[in-house]
This record gives sequence, C-alpha cells and structure tokens, in this order.
Amino acid sequence: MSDLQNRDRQMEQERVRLIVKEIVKKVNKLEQNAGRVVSDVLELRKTFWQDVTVNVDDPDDMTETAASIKQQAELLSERERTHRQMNKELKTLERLKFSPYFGRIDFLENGEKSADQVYLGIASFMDEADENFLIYDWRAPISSLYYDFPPGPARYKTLDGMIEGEMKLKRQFLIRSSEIKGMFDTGVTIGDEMLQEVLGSNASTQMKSIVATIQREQNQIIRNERSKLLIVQGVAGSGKTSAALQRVAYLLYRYRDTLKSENIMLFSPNPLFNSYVATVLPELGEENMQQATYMEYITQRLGNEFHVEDAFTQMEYLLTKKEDQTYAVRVNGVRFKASLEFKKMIDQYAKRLSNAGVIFIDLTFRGEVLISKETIHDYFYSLEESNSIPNRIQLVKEWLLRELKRRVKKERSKSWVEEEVQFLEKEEYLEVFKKMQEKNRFTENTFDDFAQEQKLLAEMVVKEKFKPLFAKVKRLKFIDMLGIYLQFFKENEKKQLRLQDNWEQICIQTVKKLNKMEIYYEDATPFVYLQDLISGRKSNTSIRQIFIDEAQDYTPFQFTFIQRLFPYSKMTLLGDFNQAIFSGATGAETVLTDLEIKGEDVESFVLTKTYRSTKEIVEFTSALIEGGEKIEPFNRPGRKPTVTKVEPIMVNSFVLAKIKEFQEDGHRTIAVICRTVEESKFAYDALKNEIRLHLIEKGTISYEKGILVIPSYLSKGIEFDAVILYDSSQYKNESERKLFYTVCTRAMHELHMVATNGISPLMANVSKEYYGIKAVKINS
Ligand SMILES: Nc1ncnc2c1ncn2[C@@H]1O[C@H](COP(=O)(O)OP(=O)(O)OP(=O)(O)O)[C@@H](O)[C@H]1O
Repeated sequence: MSDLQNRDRQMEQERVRLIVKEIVKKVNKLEQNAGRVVSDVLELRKTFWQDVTVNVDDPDDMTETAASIKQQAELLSERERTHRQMNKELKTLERLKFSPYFGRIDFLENGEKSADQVYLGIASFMDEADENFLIYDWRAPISSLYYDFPPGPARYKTLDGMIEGEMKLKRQFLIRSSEIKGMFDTGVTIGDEMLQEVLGSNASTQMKSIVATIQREQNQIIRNERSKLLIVQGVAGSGKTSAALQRVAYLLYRYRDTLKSENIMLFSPNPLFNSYVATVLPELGEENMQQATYMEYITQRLGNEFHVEDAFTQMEYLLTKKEDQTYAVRVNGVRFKASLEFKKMIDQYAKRLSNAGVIFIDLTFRGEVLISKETIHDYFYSLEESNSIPNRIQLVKEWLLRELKRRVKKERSKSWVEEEVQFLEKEEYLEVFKKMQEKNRFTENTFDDFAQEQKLLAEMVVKEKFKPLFAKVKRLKFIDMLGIYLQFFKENEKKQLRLQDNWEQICIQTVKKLNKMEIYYEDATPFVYLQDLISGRKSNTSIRQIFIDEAQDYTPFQFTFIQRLFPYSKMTLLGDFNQAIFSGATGAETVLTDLEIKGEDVESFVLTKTYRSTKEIVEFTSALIEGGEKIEPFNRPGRKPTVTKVEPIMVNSFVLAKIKEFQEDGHRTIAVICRTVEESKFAYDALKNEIRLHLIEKGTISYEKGILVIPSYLSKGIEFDAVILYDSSQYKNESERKLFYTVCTRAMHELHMVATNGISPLMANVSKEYYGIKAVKINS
C-alpha cells in the first residue's frame, strides 16, 4: 500500500470512528426517549378507564363518553406507534454501528466549486443538528450515481429534474464492527475485489442482501418506476431474486408515504424459498412483504371439499410415469389447460351459462330436500338476463336467505323440535330465561310464561340446526361448481378441437378424476377462474406491487388469472426460460414465451451476467443449453465439474466419500440433489445412518446448514456451496434438459455428478474440456 493510500485509509478509519460515536450518541438519546414512551404506554394502559369519563345517563352523556374513550385510545395508539418506530430506528442504528456504510462518491455538481462527499449505507444518518447527511440511504436519488457510473461525467435524476456533474472518486468499504476491513477505489464496475470477496464466501441458508455490490444493470431493475409490467429475463444466478428484493426495499423507500410492506406480494416457487429470502428485507431495515406460493393461493381458493393435486405431485407424475398408458393424454391436457386458447373456451362457456347450464345443489335439512336444485335453477333463470351471472347469484343468495328464515319459522312447530328441547343443556335454558327477562316477557300467568319459554327454546333449537344451511348459502355453496366444470368437459368432449390432440381422451380423463372429487393441478386455475366468473369475486385492491419469481413456471392462463385478481397492481416478473422445468416436461407455453403484452408501460430487461457459480461451473452449465454462449460468468475461478461413473451398488459409499471431501474443503451447505422424491427418499434412507443429513420434502419450510437431500424441482431458486447429483444418468430425455440445467446451476463452488448408467445424453454436446470424468469400479 502506498503512503497516500495509507493516509487515506487512516482518514477514512478516523471518519468511521467519528460516525460511530455519533451513532452511539443517537442510540443513547433514543433509548432514553424510548424508555419514556414505554412508561407512557404502560401508564396509559393502566389508567385507561380512570381517565375516561363514563356517563351513560342520557344521549348527550353517551356521546361525550364515546368521544372520551376515542381520545384516550388514540393517545395510546399514537404512543404505541411511536414506540414501534423507535424500536425500528434503534435496530437500524445498531446495524449502522456495526457497518455504517459501504461506499463513497465525491460528486462535483456542474456550477459548484467543491465536490460533495456522499457516503452510502443501508439507511440515512444525519448529524446532531439534523442538517447534514453523514450517511445517505442507498436508495436516495444521489446514491444512484454510485451504481450507475464510473468516475467521470455522471448524472442522476431527482424529482426536480436531472443533476449533472462529475464523479471525482468512487470508493468501496468493507466495514465490520466499526473497523475498515477492506477499502477499494473502483473503476467501471462496482469493485470486482468486493464481489470476489462476497461471492467466494460460503452459501448461506438465507439469502443475503447485495446492497453494496448492486450492478448497473440490476440497478435499472431495482429503481424502475415507469412500467406497469416489468419483465426480467435473467440467466441462472444473475441476481433476479436479489434484484427483486432490493427493488421491494427501494419501492418502500421511494413511496414510503403511500406504500407499505403489506401492499406488496411476492409469489415464490416453494415454501422453502419463503424462508430462504426472509432475512433480506429486515437486514435492510424493512419489513417483509406478503409472500405465498401460487399453489398455496389457489389451493386455499379451492377450499377443502376436493382433493387438489399439488404442483410437485404433478411434476413427480411427469417425471416418473412416462410408461403409463395415459401419460401422453395427461401431458397434452396439462399443455392445453395452460393456454389462453383454453381460457377462451372457458370464457365462451361462461357466456353460454348466462342462458342455461348453471347447476345448483339441493338445500337439504334433516335428510329432506328443503329447496330443490331445480327450484333454485328456475329462480336463477327467471332473473333478468341483462344482469351478470354474479349479480344474479347474489340475488339468489338473498332470496335463499329469506326462504330459509321462513322455513325456520315453519319448522318450529314440528315434533322433532319438541323432542330436542327435552335434551337441551341447563345453560341453554338459562339463556332463554335471560332473554325473556330482558324482553319483560314474563306475565302473571305462569302458563303463558311456559308457552313463551317453549317457543323460544324451539326457536333456539331450529336456528342452531339451520346455522350450517345459512352458512352454506352465504358462502354460495348452493352452486354445484364441480358439476359445472365437469359439464364443460362432457359438453365439449365430442368437439373436434383443431389445436389439440387427444381432446376426447383429455375430457374423459378429467371427468373421471373430477368424479372422484379430485382435481388435477392443471385444472385448479381454470376451475377457480370459472368459479370467479360465476360467483364473482372482488379484485384485491390493497396489493399495489406484485412480484412473480421463477415466472417461467407460470402458464399464460395462470398469469392472466393473477392479473385479473390484482388489476390495480404493478407487476415485476422475473424468470429464466432455460429453467422452465414444468413447461420443459410438457411443452406447455409459459408466461415468458407467450407474453403478448406490449405497450408503453411494459419494459423488459435481460441479465446475462451470472454471479453464483465459479467460471468453470458456468462454462459447463452454459454448454447444456441453447444460446448458452451468451451467458457471461463472473471471473471467479474454481474446479471443473466432474462426472464419476459408479456401479449402482457403490453409489452411496461414493456419495458419502464425496460429501466428506467437500466438508474437508470447508463447504458448509452440501446438497445431494435427486431427480425425484422417490430417489431422494432412497438416498436419504441409505445415507442417514452414516452421516447427519436432512431430507427436504415439498412441505419443508426451512433448512439448516449442513447436508441436504433434495428432489430436483424443490431446489429452484436456492444455492449451495457444493452440489452432488445423486444419479446424473437419470436425466435422459430432452424434456428434462431444463431440469438438468436448473439443478447444475444450484452449485456455487463445486459440482459433482454421479453416473450409474453412462454419461447423461443431455451432455452429448458439452465439450469434454468443461468437465472431468472418472470411473469407480467395485474392486478399485
Ligand atoms: N450484485 C451482486 N452482488 C453480489 N452478489 C450478487 C449480486 N448479484 C447476484 N449476486 C449473488 O448471486 C447469487 C445468485 O443470485 P440470485 O439467486 O438472486 O439469482 P437468480 O437470477 O434469482 O438465480 P436463479 O434463477 O438461478 O435462481 C446469490 O448468491 C446472490 O447473492
């Protein structure tokens, strides 16, 4: 290090010390204030009723009492809010104390005499007088300079317009526990040194924030504000998920007055992924957005009357049942039901239902039909046709509720009620007694009282018994949705669909499944969509930003459905067509291949640089896919991937040895990736007595560092230090190329493939220089 560099570093360290001192001062002050707020809250809670004037003698007093309670409650909730805010601020300050900033730029604005020093951290921090920024939030307009420009001419956008000038210096810091551990002055891209450092470290079970090393092309995605629909197509490991989470943090900052974390929703690929990304936003001082898998969403909408196949079971079928007689029919079905063509058919069907065909369910009571499906049907079709179906359904609902009330009255005098009254509990008698007292129904005549009491008790019994019926009607369960969906296939079975092979068999297969009260996963979205067309559904207005990660796994039908549910929401889609494992297996369109949406407010970004894996792994994985030559690896050297041909009976002992080797090399997260669940269970059972490992299944929601056995499709979106493919020879079909590519790209530092039955044909075009081959024989 030169003298100048040395001096610079000392000055910077001195500044860090000063800033940390300021932070500590602020922390102390805030803690004192927070203490005061806590005692205020406690006091207010304790004395809440003492400070309220309660007087209910006349209406004026009542109004005054209500106002007094309201005032006291507002005071309490204001104090509680302040306390929450202070806690949040304290947490951020603690983080700043540990690492106050990660970057500095010196920017000379045109027309100014001296350059501003701008230090960037995860949050803003002002001096004691609240006049100058000692640290700028990385999301502040001026901070974009850091991500967008090398030293030289530079500009940034503010609400008042563009500010132009020259960047004199761009510096990066690695500060830990208030000590500068590294400091680099950088050129064109944001510190390769820094990236080397970050990317060379071990995989974590939780994703990390990339705030200090966001790349320019990622920054464009993070800060994009214009588009209603933002589409990011990025190769594996290009930082799509990272950029998405940073974007959430950015939007929360940029629109802090109007946008809250509960207004943002992320659709993630599996439950494991939810916990994988859960710490990024809190690390940045923000709360997590809402998160769900699409499957969770759709299954919850279907309710629990049917057995719904899940996406992973569907995938497992596609991977393992290729020999099934009906496999081709099923695959064609999955493909067609994914398309907008199919959606159009459902739309037309719904239109036809306006005139005829809605099927209802008998409302029964005590084993007898109370209101028949035919009666409901006739009432429904007697209503004005100009009314939409959902409107008419609402009218039917109201009518049915009225009818039920009438029936309750009629039912009271039936003999079964009298019998039931005998068996009522003491408490229920008491309740009736209380009711009579309240209503002053007692008379001098005890005989009358008895009759009154019996009437009330009968009413109580009947109402109780009718409750499920009322609930059923309120939840619109008088519509036979299953029957209506089923009828669609019966009606269309004989149609010759120009575009679809095996249509007739698809219909037969679907009907057979539905008749068992079971629904294929590919039917889940069309079913709920049709249900919405019939029963109507209010669109969700509270969600303003939707993020769809792994968008390549969404069908055009699913995407259109989501758009319909959240019409007021902006959307960010992130995906990689080469990882479209579901569509790879069926040839179905994905939302990324079928996006017809163009327009002023649609923008697309392409990310071709990949950060996750070593250069050697990227060279190998890129050769697996078409167009892979466009993928640009980050220059981080490592070992070449290897394939070892192993006799089947040697696989487990070989995998075990490989795991130990990786552990000795310091790798902490090692994944044994299996093609299917069946293979995962087999591998887990074979290895579990030899070494501590975890089996990841579709319901697993989090995982620890260590060794994991995981089915291929559940490893989506996640990364590991080292990956061992339990048997790469199993990836044989062209339809599994994307799956094979996806699993190989999960590896950060090491990729090893076991082959029990020769090298996978999917590697036929991969140059031998990209991987090593070994063979292990039984007696070797
Ligand atoms: N600018 C960056 N600075 C530091 N690390 C980065 C950066 N961009 C991406 N990474 C790292 O690269 C890895 C891959 O990122 P991420 O998972 O976001 O990629 P992805 O495009 O979503 O991947 P995939 O599609 O394969 O699941 C992560 O470890 C992430 O931290």
